[in-house]
Amino acid sequence: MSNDFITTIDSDDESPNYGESSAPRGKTTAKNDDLDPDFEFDFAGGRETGLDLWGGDEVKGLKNGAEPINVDDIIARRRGKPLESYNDRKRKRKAVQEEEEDDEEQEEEDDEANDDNDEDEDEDMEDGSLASEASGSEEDDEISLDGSDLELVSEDEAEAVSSEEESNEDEEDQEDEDDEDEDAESSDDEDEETAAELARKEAFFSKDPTLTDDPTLPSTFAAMNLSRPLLRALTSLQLTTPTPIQARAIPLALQGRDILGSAVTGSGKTAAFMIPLLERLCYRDRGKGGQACRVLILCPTRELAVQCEAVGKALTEKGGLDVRFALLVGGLSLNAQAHTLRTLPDVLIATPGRLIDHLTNTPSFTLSALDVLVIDEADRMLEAGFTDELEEIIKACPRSRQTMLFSATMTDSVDELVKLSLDKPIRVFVDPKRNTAKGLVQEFVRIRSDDTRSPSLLALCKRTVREKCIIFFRSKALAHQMRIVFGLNGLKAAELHGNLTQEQRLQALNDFKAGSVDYLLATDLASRGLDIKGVETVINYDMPGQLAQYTHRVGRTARAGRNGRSISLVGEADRKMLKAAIKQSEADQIRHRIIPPEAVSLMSDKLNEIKDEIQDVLREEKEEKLMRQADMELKKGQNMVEHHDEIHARPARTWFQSEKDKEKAKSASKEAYVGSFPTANANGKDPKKDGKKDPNAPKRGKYDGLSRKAKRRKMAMEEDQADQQSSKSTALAIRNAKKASRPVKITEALPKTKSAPKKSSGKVGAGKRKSAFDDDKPSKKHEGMRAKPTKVNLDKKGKGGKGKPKGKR
Ligand SMILES: Nc1ncnc2c1ncn2[C@@H]1O[C@H](COP(=O)(O)OP(=O)(O)OP(=O)(O)O)[C@@H](O)[C@H]1O
Repeated sequence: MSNDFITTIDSDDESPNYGESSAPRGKTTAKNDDLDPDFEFDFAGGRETGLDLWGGDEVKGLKNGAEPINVDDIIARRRGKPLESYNDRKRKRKAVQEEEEDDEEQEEEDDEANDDNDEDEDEDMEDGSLASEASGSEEDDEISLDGSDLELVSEDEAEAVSSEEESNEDEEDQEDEDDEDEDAESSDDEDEETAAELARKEAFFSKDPTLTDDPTLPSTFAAMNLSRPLLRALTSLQLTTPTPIQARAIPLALQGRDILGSAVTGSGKTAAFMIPLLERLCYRDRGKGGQACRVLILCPTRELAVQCEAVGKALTEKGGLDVRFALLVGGLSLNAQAHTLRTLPDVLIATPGRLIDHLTNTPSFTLSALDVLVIDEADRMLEAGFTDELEEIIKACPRSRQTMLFSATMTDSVDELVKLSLDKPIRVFVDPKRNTAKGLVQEFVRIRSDDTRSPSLLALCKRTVREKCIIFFRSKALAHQMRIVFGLNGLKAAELHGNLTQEQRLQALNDFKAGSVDYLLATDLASRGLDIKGVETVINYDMPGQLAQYTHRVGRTARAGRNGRSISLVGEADRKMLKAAIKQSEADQIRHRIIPPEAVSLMSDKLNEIKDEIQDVLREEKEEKLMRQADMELKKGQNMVEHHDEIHARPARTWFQSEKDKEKAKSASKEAYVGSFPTANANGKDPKKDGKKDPNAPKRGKYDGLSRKAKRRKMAMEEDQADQQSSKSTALAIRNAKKASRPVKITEALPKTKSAPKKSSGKVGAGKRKSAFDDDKPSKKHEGMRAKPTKVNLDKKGKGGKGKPKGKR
């Protein structure tokens, strides 16, 4: 780090509008990449951003009439408060939404009436509204970041956070010295490339003409020679100035070049690929037989796919373009999607699993006419578990397609995918030295014992971070438990993770976005790509297993030129990640926060008081779930009897992997992505050994301290065990399902459900991957997957430097 000082924040009482204090809110735009922080894609039908789409019709269709189990209801019931029915809640939400819309209309009218006001007056009004917003914090003392409340300590002192750690570390590291290089979690070496590697990459990638031939990048969209409808769309969305990644990637994409694009989170990468592909679709063949699925955008999560579709649709609708989209994600009706696919939509936006399901099971659906493939969050797609699916999809695409890969983080793992799928690609890396947004302040809180983690989080949320906050957890169970803790402490929170139905996931996002809850308790499901306006704080309850995850998590705030902050609770086991996070940031972005110990111990007492109640709520919820499950099984059985012939006449769905392969890939992905750190539960204990664990025991990963050889041996043994156990667990799962289908007496003590033995196939990708550039020849496995382009895409435009299509403009 270049600076010698790190700020220490030793008070946690402050205004919730943190990070905005140094400059008036909304005035930071020009400084940060010239983005307009207040810009939003304006969606027809009153949608404010893509996320609003998530309350849409398709999602309603998922409900099956069953109201989701809500822990807030259980808490209200226990406390003797009146219960709100699901429909009441929905009605309420709608009323609030309508009220907001009315207010907005009123504001617009007022604005129009005040058209004569000069700029200064507008600024005053903005500040005024901010002041009233901030007054929500009532008697809070605002702490000024450059004020006397702050103590400046030298970096050495501040890094006392990890001083003792480092002395121990030296000893430990001695043993593992060789392993260090290979450790995927040790990101120290992650971005250091040797001169030879760099030279090989240099030779592989084509030169970026925007850097060499023409150093002057287009400063407006109008200067990009886009077609009129698209310019109209951009203008009506008040998008005039391209972001740096857009200025560089769009002209290249319009030439049909393959692109590997990277820029910090929140810098407009979605529009960087969406604009050129819509432009190219304007010139597609519309003649007889011309209708085809021409563009495929792959996203790692359903939410991201929905958001991406919303951006595409906004541009299409505003420009009056004749482009049809299909959303192919899990959790939505397969039949409805298959039906849409038969109409040959122009753009498919999909998650890999559901796309493969359709490729395998939807008759006549192919990707043979595909012209453009976009892989968003490319490095995430490379995580184990997705890799096989990705290969399968790429195999199904024509070789002559254009391919674009985008992500804010590009690790060397992307090399393989680049070599596999890109042809003479151009690396478009904007500000590659910068990994986090300029407006992001990163705070770190030292957690000495895991017992204080949950109380520290509660203290933070009770005293400092009161709204617009996403909190990331390493596990779904923990996020859920914390939701109960928040509910019992009167904090309004929603949860977002893979244990929820699609409807619940979308509802949680909508509630958070609408401000009806102040906290979104999420797993890494929400860490990638989600663009929620106004998120002020991101809290890491625990540090993630990989640096890229950290970068994406904290990237949910400080987007599009805004300011924001992240607060990470850093325990013993997180020290490597802390060092890596600090190393990739500017010193002036880093703060050391101290939560007053009295506040932590107060919250600790509170947590102890409600410990039993948390368990009671969890038990009640489990009982309710079991009853519903039994009900469902019963209905399923009845359906099987009633519609036996029809059901058996349907062709069985198939998959490109066996169940075993699928399961293996899934657990490998989990292991690699989540990491092998132990995680404390809401009571500060290890969930697997709750109550029995020595609280003073240092937190260690299961492979920590092992030599490379011992680590591999352990992983191999675990794999063997997992294989043996998998048949046992299947039998157990069948038995449990049968048991669950029997009606359960409410008064009867609940049967203890044994969780299926955890499978571990070892840490995939733990070793340093051999760079794809080390090997000059493509691997046999992928031979032929990517050949030289043989045809010019989209009406002979694009590749081969043919430039713009004829008849354009
Ligand atoms: N040219 C532009 N001018 C102003 N704002 C823009 C422009 N392009 C995009 N934005 C806004 O920037 C925000 C972030 O965009 P987007 O979600 O595409 O970022 P991203 O780079 O993909 O982020 P992540 O890496 O987290 O996925 C969006 O709210 C979008 O409306």
